Amino acid sequence: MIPIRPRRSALYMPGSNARAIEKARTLAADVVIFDLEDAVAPDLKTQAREQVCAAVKAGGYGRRELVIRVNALETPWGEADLAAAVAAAPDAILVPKVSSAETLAAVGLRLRKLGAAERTGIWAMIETPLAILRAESIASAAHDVDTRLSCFVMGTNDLAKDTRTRLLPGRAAMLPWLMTALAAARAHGIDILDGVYNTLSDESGFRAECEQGRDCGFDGKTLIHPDQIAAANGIFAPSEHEIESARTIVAAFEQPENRARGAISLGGRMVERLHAEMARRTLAMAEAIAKQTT
Ligand SMILES: CC(C)(COP(=O)(O)OP(=O)(O)OC[C@H]1O[C@@H](n2cnc3c(N)ncnc32)[C@H](O)[C@@H]1OP(=O)(O)O)[C@@H](O)C(=O)NCCC(=O)NCCSC(=O)C[C@H](O)C(=O)O
Ligand SMILES: [Mg+2]
Repeated sequence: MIPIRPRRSALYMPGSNARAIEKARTLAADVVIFDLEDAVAPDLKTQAREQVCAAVKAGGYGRRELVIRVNALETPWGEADLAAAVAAAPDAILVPKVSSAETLAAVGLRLRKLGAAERTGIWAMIETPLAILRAESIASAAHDVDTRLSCFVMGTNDLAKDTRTRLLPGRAAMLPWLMTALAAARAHGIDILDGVYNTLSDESGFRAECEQGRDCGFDGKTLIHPDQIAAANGIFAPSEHEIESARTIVAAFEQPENRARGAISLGGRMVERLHAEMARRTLAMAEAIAKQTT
């Protein structure tokens, strides 16, 4: 089984915001995304790069996964961002506005030339119309070891901008694209995180969107404010009921009379071996979450 890493909550922060960078050392987010791209004004790009890379090198973020979002290679800052990020050796470098597998191949080549640490993976923002149309081909880059691709991140703000789709409750227009990207990620064995929810004051709307993302199959949600962390952590974690039910399913298939059976009847439901496999994943995720202490 692929090792399980909880990615329920991935908090963005502008790389130019020293207070946010410091505060993230104590926040309960599973992933911290230091942004050098859209949240940083052009005049502050260099300062933000230095500040972020110094923070990642200094550490102190405990179990949190550290991700640096660089500017695209074709921008004036892309090359320097990538070189500095590689030197800081975060858990992953997040590449924005990926629209083809070739972009990831080019980034992979740069990483090799720069002597990137093995531990540093590549995550791809899926946020352009072309990325949706080519989602399967982009996700298939995960099989090329040089690309190091391990996670998709939905960029619903850019997607809304480029398509002129409105971000409305329920996301009816966005759902086919979310699910296309999700199917592509799953087909090639990588994780995928849902987009951000912009209305900080609307807690119930945020919770509803987290629940929708969870039910669609996302591993977690990208966030813009510390106040969003607790809800995302709760909603994307297996519930007590799911854990109990998973234990029951696993135990049932371990009974001698069921060992050779493909399907059994349990609590009025048909349960197959694929459900036992899902149950074992639920238990492994619950255990990984329980192990997190900081
Ligand atoms: C949205 C914000 C600008 C709001 O900032 P502010 O008004 O300062 O918030 P508060 O006063 O409520 O802050 C309270 C304390 O929390 C800290 N804080 C705030 N936000 C963060 C954060 N993201 N990470 C860490 N800490 C944070 C403040 O410093 C306060 O601390 P203290 O002084 O101790 O009280 C702001 O929240 C913000 O900048 N959010 C992130 C914006 C961002 O990174 N955007 C880029 C990614 S979104 C995106 O583009 C996705 C994708 O590409 C797409 O296309 O969709
Ligand atoms: Mg974006």
